[in-house]
Amino acid sequence: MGRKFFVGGNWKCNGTTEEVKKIVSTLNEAEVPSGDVVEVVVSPPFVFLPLVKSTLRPDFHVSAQNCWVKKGGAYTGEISAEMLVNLSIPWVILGHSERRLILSEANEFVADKVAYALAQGLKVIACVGETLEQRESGSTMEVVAAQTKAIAEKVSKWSDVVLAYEPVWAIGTGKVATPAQAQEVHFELRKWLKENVSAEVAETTRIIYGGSVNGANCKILATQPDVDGFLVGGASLKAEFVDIIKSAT
Ligand SMILES: O=C(COP(=O)(O)O)NO
Repeated sequence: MGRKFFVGGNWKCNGTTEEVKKIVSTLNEAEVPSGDVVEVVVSPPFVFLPLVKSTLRPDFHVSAQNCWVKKGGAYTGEISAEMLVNLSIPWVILGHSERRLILSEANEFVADKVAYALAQGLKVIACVGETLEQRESGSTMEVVAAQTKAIAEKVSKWSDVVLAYEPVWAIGTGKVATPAQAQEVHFELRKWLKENVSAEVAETTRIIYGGSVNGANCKILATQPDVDGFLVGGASLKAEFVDIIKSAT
């Protein structure tokens, strides 16, 4: 299979300078598998990017949680992809469900953000996922495929993309997807990539799971053949994030 395990930590809108320093210190002291086994990317709020970038261990990497859809300018409050490049921040999370639902980021808008970020040389964690209503109505794959299609049509460099399946009903709820639920969607996503992009992209693209992952449930999820890692929210702010990193096989 050969896909390097990927563990992302999405800190969301959390932290103070002291709390961030404590998290970084815990991560810097952790004994974890080598960078040949697992790729670790932590994503603090924008205001802490320079602090984390300058103090985090060199085998871990830093991501922004979003960036603007085009070159910077008169877009009050936005952060441009160019600014992230200028700060040597290599990764950006795009299309998180909290931005899709709270800030009404549509599939095409997310896809345009992915295109622009890749064009600036950033690597992208692109998020997809269905709501509880969509799952209960049986439209999970229809929704996730549409989100993925919009992104796929704009991807110029698949080797710089990690796809994150994050069922909205599992985010922040403690209701983690079962291994079978995660594997089913990841399998279908990889099948979609094979049928609509290429066999090579399907085989090499990491598809990671997010939604109430913690130190206890990560191991069984990590054994699923099409689960290539995690995008962790709440637990990434705690010492158990190290246990999740260790679940890399
Ligand atoms: O949104 C998430 C997952 O959050 P939780 O782990 O807190 O469910 N990742 O981006």
